[in-house]
Amino acid sequence: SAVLPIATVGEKILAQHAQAVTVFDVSIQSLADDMLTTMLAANGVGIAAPQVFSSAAMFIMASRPNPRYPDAPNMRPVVVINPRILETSTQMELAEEGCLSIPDQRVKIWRHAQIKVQYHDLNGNLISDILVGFVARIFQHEFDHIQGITLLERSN
Ligand SMILES: O=C(NO)N[C@@H](Cc1ccccc1)C(=O)O
Ligand SMILES: [Zn+2]
Repeated sequence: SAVLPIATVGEKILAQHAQAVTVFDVSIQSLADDMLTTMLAANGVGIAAPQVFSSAAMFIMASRPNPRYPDAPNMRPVVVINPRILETSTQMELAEEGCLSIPDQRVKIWRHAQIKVQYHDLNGNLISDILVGFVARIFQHEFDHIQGITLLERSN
């Protein structure tokens, strides 16, 4: 697996809508592997394909305590393909977020406290889940990237 270059804000790929994944083959598996390696090298807790110059509707959520987020909950990395947000709570939470494409910045962002999501896993299986707290926040942040939205368009 490789550490890939990360697009920084201003790169047009970050403003594009990513394309749905239709073939669950070795190329998507190796992209997911490289995204995880790239995210870990940057002490990230999530990363979306457009950030590594691939306009695919795919991201990784991998919260764990690290120097950038010492209080982050521990979870096994999850590969999310063709994400959908089916339901959102009215309750919102405000917290600071960073973005690997906007180095050395933290922005306070309102996010839904709880979301019902649906996505495909690397084998093409359809997964439904309900997310809360920091993991729900990461999902919403990465989902924005798939729509070509970054923190700068959301900051209050
Ligand atoms: O830039 C990304 N992902 O796109 N990575 C962010 C993910 C993130 C999302 C929400 C709250 C905190 C952190 C990071 O700092 O690891
Ligand atoms: Zn980001």
